[in-house]
Amino acid sequence: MTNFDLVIIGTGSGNSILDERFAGQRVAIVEKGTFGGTCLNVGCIPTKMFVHPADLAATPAKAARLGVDLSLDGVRWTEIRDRIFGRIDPIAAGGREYRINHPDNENVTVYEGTARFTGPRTLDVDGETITADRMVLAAGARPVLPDIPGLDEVGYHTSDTIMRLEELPRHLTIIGSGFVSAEFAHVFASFGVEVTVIARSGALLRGEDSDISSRFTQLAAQTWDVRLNRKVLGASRDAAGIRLELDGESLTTDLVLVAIGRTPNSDLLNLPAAGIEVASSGHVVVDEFQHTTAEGVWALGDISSPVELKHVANHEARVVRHNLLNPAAPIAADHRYVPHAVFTSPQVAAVGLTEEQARARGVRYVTATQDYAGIAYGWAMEDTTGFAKLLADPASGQLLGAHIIGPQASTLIQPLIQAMSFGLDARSMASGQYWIHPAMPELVENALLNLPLD
Ligand SMILES: Cc1cc2nc3c(=O)[nH]c(=O)nc-3n(C[C@H](O)[C@H](O)[C@H](O)COP(=O)(O)OP(=O)(O)OC[C@H]3O[C@@H](n4cnc5c(N)ncnc54)[C@H](O)[C@@H]3O)c2cc1C
Ligand SMILES: NC(=O)c1ccc[n+]([C@@H]2O[C@H](COP(=O)([O-])OP(=O)(O)OC[C@H]3O[C@@H](n4cnc5c(N)ncnc54)[C@H](O)[C@@H]3O)[C@@H](O)[C@H]2O)c1
Repeated sequence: MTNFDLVIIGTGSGNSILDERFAGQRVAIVEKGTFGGTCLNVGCIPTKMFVHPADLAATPAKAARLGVDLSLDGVRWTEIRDRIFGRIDPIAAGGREYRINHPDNENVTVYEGTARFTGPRTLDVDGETITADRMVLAAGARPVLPDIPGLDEVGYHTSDTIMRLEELPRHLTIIGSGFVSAEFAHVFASFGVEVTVIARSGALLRGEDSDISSRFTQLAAQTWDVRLNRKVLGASRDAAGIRLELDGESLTTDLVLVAIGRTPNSDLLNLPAAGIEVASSGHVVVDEFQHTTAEGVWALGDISSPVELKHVANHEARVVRHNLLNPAAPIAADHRYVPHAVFTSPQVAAVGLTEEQARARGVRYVTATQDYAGIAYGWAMEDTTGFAKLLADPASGQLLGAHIIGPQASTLIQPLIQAMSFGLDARSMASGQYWIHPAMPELVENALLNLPLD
C-alpha cells in the first residue's frame, strides 16, 4: 500500500490541476484510458477540427446564390482524419510522457489503470492499493448506450469511435438530437454523406430556447432527413444494410451513430465505499467549493456537473486547485452564467435563461429579437434565417438570457456573456460604447436597443 498527499483520478481537466506549487507534495494521477481525457481525444478538439473542413466543404452550396460559382471536387476523408489525429495523438502522448518522465514531475506517480474505492480515500488500482490525504475525482462521463433490441448485434458508433472511421458511409443515421447529433450531422452531411437524424421529441436541440430550437429544426430539415417524434424499436441487418424499425416505418442505413447523452463515470468508482454521495442523475454531489460529502475529497467536471462542458470542467479545476493550495481560504465555483455553443450549421450559442425557463421561474422579463438580415453585414451576406434573441429585466435592464442562431454565433455571444457576468445593463452596453460599422456585432447592439425596457 502506498500513501500520497494527493491523488487525482482522471487526466482530462484533472491533469491541469498540477503545477509547480504542488512540487512539495507526493502526488498520484490515475488514468484508465487515453491521457488527456475526452475534450482532447474524442470531444471538443477533434470535433471542431472536423467542423472546420466541413464548413469549407459546405461553402460551394451557399456561394452560388451570391454569384460565386464554386464546386466541391472531393473530400479526402482518410487524409482529413489522419491529419487531425496526427496532430492530436502526439499531444496526448506528450502529456503522458511529461507526467511520467519529465523532471518537473519527480513528485508525481502516474498509474495507468482503473481506480475503484475500497474505503475512505483508499483506492484499488488494478490490484494495487493506494491511499491519500486528499483526493480529486475528475473521472468524467461516457456516452449513454441505448437499449434497442438487435442494435448490439448490428453494431453502432458513439462519439468515441465515429471520428476514426476507415471510410465515409453512403448513409449515416444518428439516433438523438442534441449537441453531438447536430455537430456530426453537419460534418458528415457536408462531406457528402446522406444523414438521417432521429429525434424522440418534436424538435432538434430542444434544450435551447424554443424559438431557436424550432428555427434550427426547420433549417436542418432542409439539409438532413429529420424524423421527429420517432422511437427506434429494433435493428437488424439485411443485404441492403442496417434496418432500423421506427414506430410506423423503417429505414435502411449503412452506419448508426448513437448520440443520446452522456452519463457520469461515478458508477464505476464504488463511491459508497468512500462515503461519497451521488445524486440520482449519477453526478457526484459537491458543495460550492467543489468538495464532496467525504472529508478531503473534491470533484470537478462531467462527473459532478450537470453542465458537461470543457470550460466548466476547467473553471472547476482552477477552483479545486485553489482550494487544495489554500484550505483556510477556499473559493466557490461561479456557475451563474455558463454559456454554450453548438458548432453545427447554422451555429447556435446561448447563455442564461431561455424564455421557457424565465416564464417557469416567474421572473419579470421582456424579450427582443434582431435578424441578421436587419444589420448591414448580415444584409450583405443575404442571411435570411439567423437571429439573436435577448431576455432582460425591464426595470434594471440586466440581461437574463441571450440566444443566437446564425453565422459566428459562438463568437457574437461573448460580449453578452461579459455583460451578464459583470452586471452591465442593456442600455449602457448598447449606448455607452462604439460598435464597429458595418461589423457583425451590430447584431448584438441592435438586439439590445430593441429591448422594450421600462
Ligand atoms: C463529441 C464531444 C464534443 C464535445 N465538444 C465540446 C465543445 O465543443 N465544447 C465544450 O465545452 N465541451 C465539449 N464537450 C464536452 C467536454 O469534452 C467535457 O465536458 C470535458 O471533456 C469533461 O472533462 P472532465 O475532465 O470532466 O472529464 P474527461 O475529460 O472525460 O476526463 C476523465 C478521465 O477520467 C478517466 N477515468 C474515468 N474513470 C476512471 C477510473 N475509474 N480510473 C481511472 N481513470 C478514469 C477517463 O479515462 C478520462 O480520461 C464535448 C464532448 C463530446 C463527447
Ligand atoms: N459544442 C459543445 O459544447 C458540445 C458538443 C458535443 C457534446 N457536448 C456535451 O456533451 C453532452 C452530450 O451530448 P449529446 O448530444 O450526447 O447529449 P445531449 O444531452 O445534448 O442530447 C441528447 C439527445 O438524445 C435524446 N435522447 C436521450 N435518450 C434517448 C433515447 N433513449 N432515445 C432517443 N433519444 C434520446 C435527448 O432527448 C436529446 O435530444 C452535451 O450535453 C454537451 O454537454 C458539448
